[in-house]
Amino acid sequence: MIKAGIIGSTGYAGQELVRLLLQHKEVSIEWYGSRSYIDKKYAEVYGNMFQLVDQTCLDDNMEELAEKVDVIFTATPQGLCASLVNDKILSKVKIIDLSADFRIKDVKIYEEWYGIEHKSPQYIEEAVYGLCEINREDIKGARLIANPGCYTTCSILTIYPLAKEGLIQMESLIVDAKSGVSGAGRGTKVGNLYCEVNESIKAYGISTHRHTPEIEEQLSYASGKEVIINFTPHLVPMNRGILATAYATLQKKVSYEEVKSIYDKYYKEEYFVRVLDKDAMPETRWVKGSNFVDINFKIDTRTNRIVMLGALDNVVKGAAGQAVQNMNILFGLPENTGLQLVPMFP
Ligand SMILES: NC(=O)C1=CN([C@@H]2O[C@H](COP(=O)(O)OP(=O)(O)OC[C@H]3O[C@@H](n4cnc5c(N)ncnc54)[C@H](OP(=O)(O)O)[C@@H]3O)[C@@H](O)[C@H]2O)C=CC1
Ligand SMILES: CC(=O)N[C@@H](CCC(=O)OP(=O)(O)O)C(=O)O
Repeated sequence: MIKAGIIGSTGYAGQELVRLLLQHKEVSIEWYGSRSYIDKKYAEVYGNMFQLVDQTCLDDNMEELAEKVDVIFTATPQGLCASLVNDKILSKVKIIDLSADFRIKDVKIYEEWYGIEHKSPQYIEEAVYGLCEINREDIKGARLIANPGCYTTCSILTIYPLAKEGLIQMESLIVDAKSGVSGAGRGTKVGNLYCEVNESIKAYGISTHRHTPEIEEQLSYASGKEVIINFTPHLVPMNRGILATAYATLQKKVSYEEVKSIYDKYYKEEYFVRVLDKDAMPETRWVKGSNFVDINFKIDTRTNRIVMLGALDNVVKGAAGQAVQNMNILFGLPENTGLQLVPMFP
């Protein structure tokens, strides 16, 4: 059995990790970490865990935890993992960080976009960006995984094949994405209260959202060019889900079949990426509760542009599901172990 500890188990991403790991036949959760609920029964924090989880929440002590478990998930705010990790810990245990601390290779860019000082830049280089479908081989031997963000996983997987194959003009790329409110976490914020969100939709973080450099960096690796994008996230009144719509000018005239064959080249063998049939467009409701990313595209011959769409569940493939997928790769398990989740509807 793989022994797992979760720092930040009481947040939305942490709760989803608990839900997934409880159903994972190779894992036992040894540590339910928390800051605000220490000594409280986990099932009192999350009623869905009643009679399923008997443990109480524990103080987050990464050094102590590293002695007890094989893998630590950090589902905590930006900066926390970087402030805790050290050589001793990394020599004993695998770390899968769901925050952005180790996602961006240039520490100056991280500090600029996140507005905080990076507390352990010495580990940025060795951390592997855990976008499983793209970086599988590097993930296998890693000690520290930077689990990608929710908007970023959706945007990058949607665009990646066409960026890699040089089919689109990268300087023309625009990503417009919508997220459910769970993406903002469980902490109370006025902007996320029911009356503020219900019956409304708004853009936020326009041209300043912290996921912009993460998407740019990964698409730069893919295309071999420095990519700069317009990225506009939106908040929509639903619990879960991200829909990313990306627009780009085509390098040349292409047919539906040519583009489809490129997506198939990258994703036909990928269990979690579903390239939909012609004219069936991704919808958040068809991936909810699952680790799937649904992708499709439409060529607009009138404008010589292509519209690429992707949908995923932000707390599953956008966070906890991808973290478990990374764990499976790290421990040599089939990637979909514990993740064969049928999407829930309605
Ligand atoms: N929600 C989402 O869809 C996604 C989230 N993520 C990332 O996952 C991480 C967690 O996000 P999310 O679950 O939404 O956030 P939440 O606000 O819901 O949860 C935060 C968690 O971190 C704990 N925590 C907060 N501050 C500290 C601290 N100083 N020391 C120890 N623990 C602390 C909280 O503990 P307590 O409850 O006890 O106060 C809670 O368990 C973030 O980095 C986020 O960017 C990534 C992709 C998607
Ligand atoms: C709706 C909402 O607020 N979403 C969050 C992104 C989700 C998240 O937690 O960010 P990471 O994926 O980088 O970890 C935001 O815009 O900051």
